[in-house]
Amino acid sequence: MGSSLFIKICGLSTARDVDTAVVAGADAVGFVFAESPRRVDAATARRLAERVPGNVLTVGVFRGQSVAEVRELSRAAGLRSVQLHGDEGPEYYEALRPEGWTLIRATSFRGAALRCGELGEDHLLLDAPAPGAGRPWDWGDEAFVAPEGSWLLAGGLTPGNVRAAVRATGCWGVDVSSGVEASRGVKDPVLIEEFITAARSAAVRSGE
Ligand SMILES: O=C(O)c1ccccc1NCC(=O)[C@H](O)[C@H](O)COP(=O)(O)O
Repeated sequence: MGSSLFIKICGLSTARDVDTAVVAGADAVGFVFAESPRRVDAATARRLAERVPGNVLTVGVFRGQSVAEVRELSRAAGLRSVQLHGDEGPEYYEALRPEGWTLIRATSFRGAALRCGELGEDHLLLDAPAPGAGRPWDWGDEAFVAPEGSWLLAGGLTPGNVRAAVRATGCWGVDVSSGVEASRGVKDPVLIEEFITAARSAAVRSGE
């Protein structure tokens, strides 16, 4: 992972788009198991995850699903990470910890400072209140307090705004879905490449 920006491309459902993201330099690819037009089944996610080299994280995305369901689907798909969009408490993270997966807690900024790891997660993802809708939120507002630790910015990012967003927030990583789509649920390989190039060009995080 090194010291460069961590880039995750989410909501993938075809081999073409997985390959595009990997070749373009994504650090993580996401498969949605939550209710969504991007939802894939475990067999599809496994087939796609098998194309991904070991240095790229394969992430299952869930919302409001039980620990048992998260476990079953992620094991069946052979994933290495789970991203949880519900209001799960620390016991949820504790229950998943023995699986050895990288745990990502997805939430939205509600005015109070957040700290990565406070519920037992490895990374924190700050998203819009409606995940996967392509809507940006007020990360540039002076009321926003960036979390401590390894946190990813998500919500309405595009090839056109990601560079400014990274520089404004000093985030550790970025996550995108709608901003690299030609239409809802259908990825555009050119936009995936453009997004990764633009995000990499931001490249300046505090401390570097
Ligand atoms: O993609 C969905 O439809 C979805 C549904 C339920 C929970 C999470 C979902 N997606 C998560 C993501 O794709 C990203 O974490 C993030 O929300 C980026 O979305 P976007 O604003 O579309 O770039």
